[in-house]
Amino acid sequence: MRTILTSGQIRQADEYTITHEPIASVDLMERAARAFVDEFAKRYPQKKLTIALYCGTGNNGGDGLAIARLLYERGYQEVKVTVAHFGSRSTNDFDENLRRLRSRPIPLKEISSAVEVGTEDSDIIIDALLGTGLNKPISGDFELLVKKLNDIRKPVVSVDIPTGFFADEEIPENAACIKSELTITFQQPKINFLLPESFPAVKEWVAVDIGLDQQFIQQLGSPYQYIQAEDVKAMLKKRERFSNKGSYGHALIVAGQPETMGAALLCSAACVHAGAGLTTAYIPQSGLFALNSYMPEIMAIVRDPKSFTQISWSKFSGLAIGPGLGQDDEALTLLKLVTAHFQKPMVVDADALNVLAKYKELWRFLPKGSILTPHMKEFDRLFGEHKNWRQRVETARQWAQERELFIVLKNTYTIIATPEGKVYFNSTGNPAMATGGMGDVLTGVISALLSQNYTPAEACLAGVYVHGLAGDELALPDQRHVVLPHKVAEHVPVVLTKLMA
Ligand SMILES: NC(=O)C1=CN([C@@H]2O[C@H](COP(=O)(O)OP(=O)(O)OC[C@H]3O[C@@H](n4cnc5c(N)ncnc54)[C@H](O)[C@@H]3O)[C@@H](O)[C@H]2O)[C@H](O)CC1
Ligand SMILES: [K+]
Repeated sequence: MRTILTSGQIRQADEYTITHEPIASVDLMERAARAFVDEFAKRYPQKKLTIALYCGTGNNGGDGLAIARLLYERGYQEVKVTVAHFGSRSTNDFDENLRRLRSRPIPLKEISSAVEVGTEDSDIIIDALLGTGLNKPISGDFELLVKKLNDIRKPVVSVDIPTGFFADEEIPENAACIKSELTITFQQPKINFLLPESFPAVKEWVAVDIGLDQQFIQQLGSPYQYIQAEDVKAMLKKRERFSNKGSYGHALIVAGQPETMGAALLCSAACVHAGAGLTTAYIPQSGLFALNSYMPEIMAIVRDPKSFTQISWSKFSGLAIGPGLGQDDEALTLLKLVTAHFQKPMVVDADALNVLAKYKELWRFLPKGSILTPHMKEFDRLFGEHKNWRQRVETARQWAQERELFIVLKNTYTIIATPEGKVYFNSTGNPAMATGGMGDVLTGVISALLSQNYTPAEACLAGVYVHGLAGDELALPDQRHVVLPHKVAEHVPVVLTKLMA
């Protein structure tokens, strides 16, 4: 896991590293600037580029000055620097880097008002005006300068954070900020980079390591974590040589209506592909023909009222309810039936979540450790309207803790809130996956893992990661065209094989 800290915690880690490594703060700044330049040079190898750096007078500006010097040393000779003296006192490391810069033949302009900035004809702009020190929305000269830089419509690469962008707090409405093409951020992504409101300020980000003390970072106990391949690799269990289908559990998928049978098929098929020993779909009679011809590996129980009393619930080791289920009386009956008889953690998705939103008294019957997998609209139906995703993250965190459930809020970086109060952001997945049926596949994958005896935490974390990775591998290079959900389901074994290699 990569721990995600708030700006305040980053500052603490910064200070701890300076004292305990030990390293002079100006040398840490040099290390950060070098990491930035390494990444910049990979992305923009053309040494003839004309580059305009805009620096504030805090440490973000200090980074900018060091970056200008290091770029020049790397052979980027067309670098020029503008320093904005807009009121705040300069930091010592800024002063030291200004002194170092002055000894190089790099054009330097110091301004005290945004009006002094004329037209900008450089190929690329590097934004080092403000970073994590931001404490209120920018106004006055900063706002005017940011507007001017955005209006130039040249690619902007931001140092650490786009100027004016709030890294981890709720972003105030209409707060002005730089719209960056790329943000090269230090050590870890900032929380808001992982939420939709970061667009268009953060079109793309990359985190570069600056060697802050890892032990100290862990000990800060941040609830926010970013899921990496190694985490999932450590969870996955290989099939044993002398195992049989009984070793991998039996999943029951309660899903589908005559008009939405596809959801039941996709979910059940994904469950088969993700390795459940047996998968049974609990569907209406009208879906039987489709099910048997779509995938003969899936078994069925026909969903007539007689069946309600005949199911032997204890033989199932995993269960999902919701995809394409509808929200009529039958759906309510089924949710009541399932929560009354199935005592293990289950996956609650789609229409079952909408039923749950209408009949709040059912909450208390959900087995502890169950997994709710809402998309944004289902989430708001369950928990009320939210103005932004930052609020949703906190709501998910509180509810998951209070109700001892897992909440998987689907998004580009799917958010998983746990009963322990942790919030994980998934690092796989892409816009090509934004299409109907993709959530049904995710539910199938998670239920398959539950039925194979993975813990609910493992099922959520590995399930979202594997599902997203399958989508990443199948997407066309620009990730802007659709990937079909059934193909994602079929690709799950390939991804699992690679992760277990
Ligand atoms: N550990 C790391 O990640 C490292 C980060 N570095 C860089 O340092 C900046 C943070 O620097 P800091 O001096 O704390 O703040 P800023 O440069 O972002 O801001 C300067 C100053 O501006 C004032 N300010 C805040 N909000 C506003 C506003 N709305 N309008 C005007 N002025 C404002 C406030 O007083 C700030 O103190 C981090 O982003 C990295 O780039 C280190 O170089 C290496 C280690
Ligand atoms: K910046």
